[in-house]
Amino acid sequence: MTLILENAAIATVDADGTEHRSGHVVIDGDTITAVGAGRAGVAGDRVDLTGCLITPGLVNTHHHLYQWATRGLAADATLFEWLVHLYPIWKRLDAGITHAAATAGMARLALTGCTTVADHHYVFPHDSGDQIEALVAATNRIGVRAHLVRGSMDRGESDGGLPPDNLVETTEAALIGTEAAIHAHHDPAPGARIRIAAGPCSPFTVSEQLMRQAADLARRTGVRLHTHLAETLDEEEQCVAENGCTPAEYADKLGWLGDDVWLAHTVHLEDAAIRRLGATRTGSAHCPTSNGRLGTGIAPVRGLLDAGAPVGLGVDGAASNESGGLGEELHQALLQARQRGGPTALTVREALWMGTMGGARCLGRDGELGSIEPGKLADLAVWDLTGLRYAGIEDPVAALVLGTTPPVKRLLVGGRTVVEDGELRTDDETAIAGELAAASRRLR
Ligand SMILES: Nc1nc2[nH]c(O)nc2c(=O)[nH]1
Repeated sequence: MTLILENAAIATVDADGTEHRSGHVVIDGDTITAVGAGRAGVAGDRVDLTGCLITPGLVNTHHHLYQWATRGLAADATLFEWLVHLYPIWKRLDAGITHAAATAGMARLALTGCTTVADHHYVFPHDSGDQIEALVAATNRIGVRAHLVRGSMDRGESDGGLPPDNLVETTEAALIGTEAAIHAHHDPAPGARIRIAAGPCSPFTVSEQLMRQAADLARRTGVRLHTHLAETLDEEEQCVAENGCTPAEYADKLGWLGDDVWLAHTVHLEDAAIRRLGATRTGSAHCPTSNGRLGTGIAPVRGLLDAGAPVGLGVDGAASNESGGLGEELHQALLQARQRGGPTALTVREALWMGTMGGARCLGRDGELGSIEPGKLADLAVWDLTGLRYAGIEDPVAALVLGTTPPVKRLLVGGRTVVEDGELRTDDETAIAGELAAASRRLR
């Protein structure tokens, strides 16, 4: 079946930044087969999108979907205080709660223009069931594309870590669990809807041994690597005291910089570290709202982009970004970059690039995702700019980035409609909300 989206403004985010004031995108099956100005000269199912903007679907490079069930807690805390408050609650997590939270979180992401979700799941209480399977089931229910990071923590309080001892796994269990997730769910094929990555949580929750062995495992099995790094000054202080080096130098020493690695946050980086991330093509998942909520600082996005490092956007867990929407991270990224570096620090189109192609690069999918070009997967967001909030704005990309997130007229993942006219089409939003409320009550 050929689907033709037409009469819309299009920001392709291709290498030349090609845009059309009124154009078409042709989709055959799961693939884009044509894009251009004016109407398409082929037959097919035509959708008139007058007044809309088509962009690549947004790519969320960092999330903790289970946290959708623990929003609004430790509202005025630092990261370490917030984690210490939440760990005992997360200790009661099980596969059912993870499924409900992940389904709701992915629904919210889809409704805000996101087609690909990287979820970092690092809490595996004893007897909590198969949480990775629960995340896969939620992904299939909503119909987005997912990079599920099998996270881990093996460094409890008695080893100088932050989490309580009863919340961490042994190093061996963490590695076995990661390898099992890869074997069960990782799809290396082009067009994959589910991939797995290896993700020891953060320097203050993970042993050096697990960091090294997880990197070996990932490289042996051909999956990507992800962790939190350089998020707060507290982390930096602890890292310097324990290892005599900054978190970025520590990651470098452990073999954790490279084009198969993307790091969440990277707020506190010295100039040398920025250059090193650029030279090694290590990705950064920039999470501006969460960084603001936790007051961690403003990431050096301009410097990272100039150094050649891939930078994508992330919502982060909804316990530190209660909105859980990805569209608004374009806006927040722009504001924070300009607060740090002045009015020329980031353009609206660079913000869109980070939310699409930058994210695709972080996940190693830039050959398939992140831009609207023939041969790429038909993962598209159609933004409705016809309402009171946007009508008459000259530049649709500026409307998307500078305004609040517009309604999603249509969201396609591999050519399949996930959202239409601002409503989820793959599942029932009211039922998902009910399941989430029950799961949140049970957890708390
Ligand atoms: N924003 C967050 N930072 C973290 N560090 C860590 O170890 N866990 C987290 C987290 O859940 N969110």
